[in-house]
Amino acid sequence: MTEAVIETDGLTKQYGSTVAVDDLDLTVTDDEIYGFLGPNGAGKSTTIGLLMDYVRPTAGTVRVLGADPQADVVEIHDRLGILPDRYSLYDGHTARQHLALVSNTKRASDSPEQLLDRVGLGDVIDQDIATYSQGMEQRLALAMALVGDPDLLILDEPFTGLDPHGVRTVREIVHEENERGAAVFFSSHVLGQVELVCDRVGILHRGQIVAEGTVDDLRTSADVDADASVEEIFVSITDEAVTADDRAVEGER
Ligand SMILES: Nc1ncnc2c1ncn2[C@@H]1O[C@H](COP(=O)(O)OP(=O)(O)OP(=O)(O)O)[C@@H](O)[C@H]1O
Repeated sequence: MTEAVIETDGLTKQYGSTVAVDDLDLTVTDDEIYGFLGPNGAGKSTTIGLLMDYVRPTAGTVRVLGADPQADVVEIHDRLGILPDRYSLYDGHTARQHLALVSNTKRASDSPEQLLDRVGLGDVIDQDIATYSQGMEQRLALAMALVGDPDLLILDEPFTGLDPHGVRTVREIVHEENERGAAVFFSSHVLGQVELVCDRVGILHRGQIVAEGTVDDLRTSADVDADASVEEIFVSITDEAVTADDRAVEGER
Protein backbone atom coordinates (compact mmCIF):
# COMPACT_ATOMS: atom_id res chain seq x y z
CA MET A 1 0.00 0.00 0.00
CA THR A 2 1.55 3.29 -1.06
CA GLU A 3 1.26 6.53 0.87
CA ALA A 4 1.42 10.12 -0.32
CA VAL A 5 4.68 11.89 0.51
CA ILE A 6 3.57 15.09 -1.23
CA GLU A 7 -0.03 16.16 -1.36
CA THR A 8 -1.27 19.59 -2.36
CA ASP A 9 -4.89 20.63 -2.54
CA GLY A 10 -5.92 23.82 -4.32
CA LEU A 11 -2.42 25.17 -3.70
CA THR A 12 -2.09 28.75 -4.90
CA LYS A 13 0.67 31.35 -4.64
CA GLN A 14 0.16 34.82 -5.94
CA TYR A 15 2.78 37.57 -6.16
CA GLY A 16 0.80 40.75 -6.79
CA SER A 17 -1.02 40.12 -10.06
CA THR A 18 1.22 37.11 -10.96
CA VAL A 19 -0.29 33.72 -10.13
CA ALA A 20 2.86 31.61 -9.78
CA VAL A 21 1.03 28.46 -8.61
CA ASP A 22 -2.63 28.15 -9.51
CA ASP A 23 -5.01 25.80 -7.66
CA LEU A 24 -2.52 22.94 -7.84
CA ASP A 25 -3.58 19.41 -6.85
CA LEU A 26 -0.48 17.25 -6.81
CA THR A 27 0.11 13.82 -5.29
CA VAL A 28 3.44 11.99 -5.19
CA THR A 29 3.61 8.57 -3.55
CA ASP A 30 6.35 7.09 -1.39
CA ASP A 31 7.58 4.63 -4.04
CA GLU A 32 7.96 6.86 -7.06
CA ILE A 33 10.37 9.05 -8.98
CA TYR A 34 8.34 12.03 -10.16
CA GLY A 35 9.62 14.54 -12.72
CA PHE A 36 8.22 18.04 -12.44
CA LEU A 37 8.59 19.76 -15.80
CA GLY A 38 7.53 23.08 -17.21
CA PRO A 39 8.78 26.09 -19.15
CA ASN A 40 10.65 28.95 -17.48
CA GLY A 41 8.39 30.74 -15.03
CA ALA A 42 5.82 27.90 -14.92
CA GLY A 43 5.96 27.80 -11.10
CA LYS A 44 8.22 24.80 -10.39
CA SER A 45 10.56 26.49 -7.92
CA THR A 46 7.66 28.29 -6.25
CA THR A 47 5.93 24.92 -5.75
CA ILE A 48 9.09 23.50 -4.21
CA GLY A 49 9.35 26.62 -2.02
CA LEU A 50 5.80 26.00 -0.81
CA LEU A 51 6.60 22.35 -0.01
CA MET A 52 9.60 23.49 2.01
CA ASP A 53 7.79 26.39 3.72
CA TYR A 54 10.27 28.83 2.17
CA VAL A 55 7.19 30.69 0.94
CA ARG A 56 3.64 30.64 2.28
CA PRO A 57 0.59 29.85 0.13
CA THR A 58 -2.05 32.42 -0.76
CA ALA A 59 -4.62 29.59 -0.65
CA GLY A 60 -4.83 25.80 -0.43
CA THR A 61 -3.01 23.19 1.62
CA VAL A 62 0.26 21.25 1.50
CA ARG A 63 1.22 17.98 3.20
CA VAL A 64 4.78 16.70 3.04
CA LEU A 65 5.54 13.26 4.52
CA GLY A 66 2.10 13.42 6.11
CA ALA A 67 2.85 16.65 7.97
CA ASP A 68 2.13 20.34 7.56
CA PRO A 69 5.27 22.28 6.49
CA GLN A 70 4.05 25.40 8.30
CA ALA A 71 3.65 23.59 11.63
CA ASP A 72 6.06 20.63 11.50
CA VAL A 73 9.00 22.06 9.64
CA VAL A 74 11.69 20.44 11.83
CA GLU A 75 10.13 16.98 11.64
CA ILE A 76 9.82 17.27 7.85
CA HIS A 77 13.36 18.58 7.33
CA ASP A 78 14.75 15.69 9.40
CA ARG A 79 13.23 13.17 6.98
CA LEU A 80 13.79 15.08 3.76
CA GLY A 81 16.76 15.86 1.52
CA ILE A 82 16.61 19.07 -0.49
CA LEU A 83 18.71 20.35 -3.37
CA PRO A 84 17.32 23.89 -3.76
CA ASP A 85 17.66 25.94 -6.94
CA ARG A 86 19.81 28.47 -5.09
CA TYR A 87 21.90 26.98 -2.34
CA SER A 88 24.52 28.61 -0.15
CA LEU A 89 27.97 27.12 0.21
CA TYR A 90 30.65 28.66 2.39
CA ASP A 91 34.01 29.67 0.91
CA GLY A 92 36.85 28.89 3.29
CA HIS A 93 35.22 25.58 4.26
CA THR A 94 35.74 22.08 2.88
CA ALA A 95 33.21 19.60 1.55
CA ARG A 96 33.73 17.53 4.71
CA GLN A 97 32.80 20.56 6.84
CA HIS A 98 29.68 21.22 4.76
CA LEU A 99 28.51 17.64 5.26
CA ALA A 100 29.28 17.80 8.99
CA LEU A 101 27.05 20.87 9.23
CA VAL A 102 24.09 19.05 7.66
CA SER A 103 24.78 15.86 9.65
CA ASN A 104 24.78 17.81 12.92
CA THR A 105 21.51 19.51 12.07
CA LYS A 106 19.89 16.20 11.18
CA ARG A 107 21.63 14.25 13.97
CA ALA A 108 22.84 11.84 11.27
CA SER A 109 26.08 9.88 11.22
CA ASP A 110 26.78 9.34 7.51
CA SER A 111 30.36 8.84 6.43
CA PRO A 112 31.42 12.00 4.54
CA GLU A 113 33.92 9.91 2.55
CA GLN A 114 31.19 7.58 1.32
CA LEU A 115 28.78 10.38 0.43
CA LEU A 116 31.43 12.36 -1.43
CA ASP A 117 32.63 9.22 -3.24
CA ARG A 118 29.09 8.70 -4.46
CA VAL A 119 28.99 12.15 -6.07
CA GLY A 120 32.56 11.91 -7.42
CA LEU A 121 34.21 14.31 -4.95
CA GLY A 122 36.10 11.72 -2.89
CA ASP A 123 39.48 13.15 -3.94
CA VAL A 124 38.73 16.75 -2.96
CA ILE A 125 36.98 16.16 0.35
CA ASP A 126 39.36 18.40 2.32
CA GLN A 127 39.74 21.11 -0.28
CA ASP A 128 38.35 24.64 0.26
CA ILE A 129 35.14 24.80 -1.80
CA ALA A 130 36.20 28.25 -3.04
CA THR A 131 38.34 26.24 -5.49
CA TYR A 132 35.38 24.18 -6.76
CA SER A 133 33.89 24.52 -10.24
CA GLN A 134 30.12 25.03 -10.68
CA GLY A 135 29.63 21.32 -11.38
CA MET A 136 31.63 20.37 -8.26
CA GLU A 137 29.45 22.70 -6.16
CA GLN A 138 26.35 21.06 -7.60
CA ARG A 139 27.73 17.60 -6.70
CA LEU A 140 28.43 18.77 -3.14
CA ALA A 141 24.91 20.21 -2.83
CA LEU A 142 23.54 16.84 -3.93
CA ALA A 143 25.68 15.02 -1.35
CA MET A 144 24.29 17.38 1.30
CA ALA A 145 20.75 16.40 0.24
CA LEU A 146 21.61 12.71 0.74
CA VAL A 147 22.63 13.07 4.38
CA GLY A 148 20.53 11.01 6.79
CA ASP A 149 18.99 8.61 4.24
CA PRO A 150 15.95 10.82 3.61
CA ASP A 151 12.51 9.36 2.93
CA LEU A 152 11.91 12.04 0.33
CA LEU A 153 14.41 13.76 -1.94
CA ILE A 154 13.38 17.05 -3.53
CA LEU A 155 15.80 18.10 -6.23
CA ASP A 156 15.39 21.43 -8.06
CA GLU A 157 17.22 21.13 -11.40
CA PRO A 158 19.74 18.50 -10.23
CA PHE A 159 21.50 18.32 -13.62
CA THR A 160 22.47 22.02 -13.70
CA GLY A 161 26.12 22.61 -14.57
CA LEU A 162 27.00 18.91 -14.75
CA ASP A 163 29.09 17.21 -17.44
CA PRO A 164 27.80 13.94 -18.96
CA HIS A 165 29.52 11.90 -16.21
CA GLY A 166 27.84 14.05 -13.58
CA VAL A 167 24.46 13.67 -15.29
CA ARG A 168 24.86 9.91 -15.23
CA THR A 169 25.93 10.03 -11.56
CA VAL A 170 22.77 11.94 -10.64
CA ARG A 171 20.65 9.43 -12.55
CA GLU A 172 22.31 6.52 -10.76
CA ILE A 173 21.90 8.18 -7.37
CA VAL A 174 18.22 8.88 -8.01
CA HIS A 175 17.68 5.19 -8.85
CA GLU A 176 19.74 3.98 -5.88
CA GLU A 177 17.85 6.25 -3.49
CA ASN A 178 14.53 5.06 -4.86
CA GLU A 179 15.61 1.42 -4.50
CA ARG A 180 16.62 2.17 -0.90
CA GLY A 181 13.03 3.29 -0.30
CA ALA A 182 13.06 7.05 -0.89
CA ALA A 183 10.59 8.90 -3.09
CA VAL A 184 12.22 11.40 -5.43
CA PHE A 185 10.60 14.59 -6.70
CA PHE A 186 12.68 16.62 -9.10
CA SER A 187 12.26 19.50 -11.50
CA SER A 188 14.24 19.50 -14.71
CA HIS A 189 14.77 21.08 -18.08
CA VAL A 190 17.04 18.23 -19.17
CA LEU A 191 14.24 16.42 -20.90
CA GLY A 192 16.35 13.62 -22.39
CA GLN A 193 17.15 12.43 -18.86
CA VAL A 194 13.57 12.52 -17.68
CA GLU A 195 12.43 9.42 -19.54
CA LEU A 196 15.46 7.50 -18.25
CA VAL A 197 14.75 8.38 -14.64
CA CYS A 198 11.08 9.08 -13.95
CA ASP A 199 8.19 6.74 -13.20
CA ARG A 200 5.78 9.62 -13.74
CA VAL A 201 5.98 13.21 -14.89
CA GLY A 202 3.80 16.26 -14.47
CA ILE A 203 3.96 19.19 -16.87
CA LEU A 204 3.32 22.54 -15.27
CA HIS A 205 2.13 25.51 -17.32
CA ARG A 206 1.31 28.87 -15.72
CA GLY A 207 1.06 27.25 -12.30
CA GLN A 208 -1.25 24.43 -13.35
CA ILE A 209 -0.61 20.79 -14.23
CA VAL A 210 -1.61 20.43 -17.89
CA ALA A 211 -0.52 16.80 -18.32
CA GLU A 212 0.50 14.02 -15.95
CA GLY A 213 1.37 10.33 -16.26
CA THR A 214 4.12 8.08 -17.51
CA VAL A 215 6.08 9.40 -20.49
CA ASP A 216 4.27 6.76 -22.58
CA ASP A 217 0.89 8.05 -21.33
CA LEU A 218 1.83 11.57 -22.36
CA ARG A 219 3.12 10.40 -25.73
CA THR A 220 -0.25 8.75 -26.38
CA SER A 221 -2.31 11.74 -25.25
CA ALA A 222 -0.19 14.42 -26.98
CA ASP A 223 -0.45 15.17 -30.68
CA VAL A 224 2.94 13.58 -31.52
CA ASP A 225 4.42 10.56 -33.32
CA ALA A 226 4.65 7.22 -31.51
CA ASP A 227 8.44 7.55 -31.26
CA ALA A 228 8.42 11.22 -30.16
CA SER A 229 11.11 12.33 -27.73
CA VAL A 230 10.23 13.82 -24.33
CA GLU A 231 11.23 17.19 -25.78
CA GLU A 232 8.70 16.84 -28.62
CA ILE A 233 5.99 15.77 -26.15
CA PHE A 234 6.82 18.70 -23.87
CA VAL A 235 6.75 21.25 -26.72
CA SER A 236 3.46 19.86 -28.06
CA ILE A 237 1.71 19.88 -24.67
CA THR A 238 2.94 23.32 -23.60
CA ASP A 239 2.20 24.86 -27.06
CA GLU A 240 -1.30 23.41 -26.86
CA ALA A 241 -1.76 24.93 -23.39
CA VAL A 242 -0.66 28.35 -24.73
CA THR A 243 -3.14 28.05 -27.64
CA ALA A 244 -5.94 27.08 -25.24
CA ASP A 245 -5.10 30.11 -23.04
CA ASP A 246 -5.12 32.41 -26.09
CA ARG A 247 -8.51 31.03 -27.16
CA ALA A 248 -9.90 31.59 -23.65
CA VAL A 249 -8.67 35.21 -23.73
CA GLU A 250 -10.23 35.71 -27.20
CA GLY A 251 -13.50 34.27 -25.85
CA GLU A 252 -13.52 36.79 -23.00
CA ARG A 253 -13.29 39.73 -25.42
N1 LIG B 1 9.59 36.38 -5.09
C1 LIG B 1 8.87 36.59 -6.20
N2 LIG B 1 8.27 37.78 -6.41
C2 LIG B 1 7.51 38.02 -7.50
N3 LIG B 1 7.30 37.11 -8.49
C3 LIG B 1 7.88 35.90 -8.35
C4 LIG B 1 8.69 35.58 -7.21
N4 LIG B 1 9.12 34.30 -7.35
C5 LIG B 1 8.61 33.85 -8.51
N5 LIG B 1 7.87 34.81 -9.12
C6 LIG B 1 7.14 34.67 -10.38
O1 LIG B 1 6.36 33.48 -10.29
C7 LIG B 1 6.36 32.78 -11.53
C8 LIG B 1 6.88 31.37 -11.31
O2 LIG B 1 8.27 31.42 -11.03
P1 LIG B 1 9.12 30.11 -10.67
O3 LIG B 1 10.50 30.59 -10.34
O4 LIG B 1 8.40 29.32 -9.67
O5 LIG B 1 9.11 29.33 -12.05
P2 LIG B 1 10.00 28.09 -12.52
O6 LIG B 1 9.06 27.16 -13.20
O7 LIG B 1 10.79 27.55 -11.39
O8 LIG B 1 10.95 28.79 -13.58
P3 LIG B 1 12.43 28.39 -14.09
O9 LIG B 1 12.27 27.16 -14.91
O10 LIG B 1 12.78 29.58 -14.95
O11 LIG B 1 13.31 28.23 -12.89
C9 LIG B 1 7.19 33.64 -12.49
O12 LIG B 1 6.30 34.47 -13.22
C10 LIG B 1 8.06 34.47 -11.57
O13 LIG B 1 8.39 35.70 -12.18
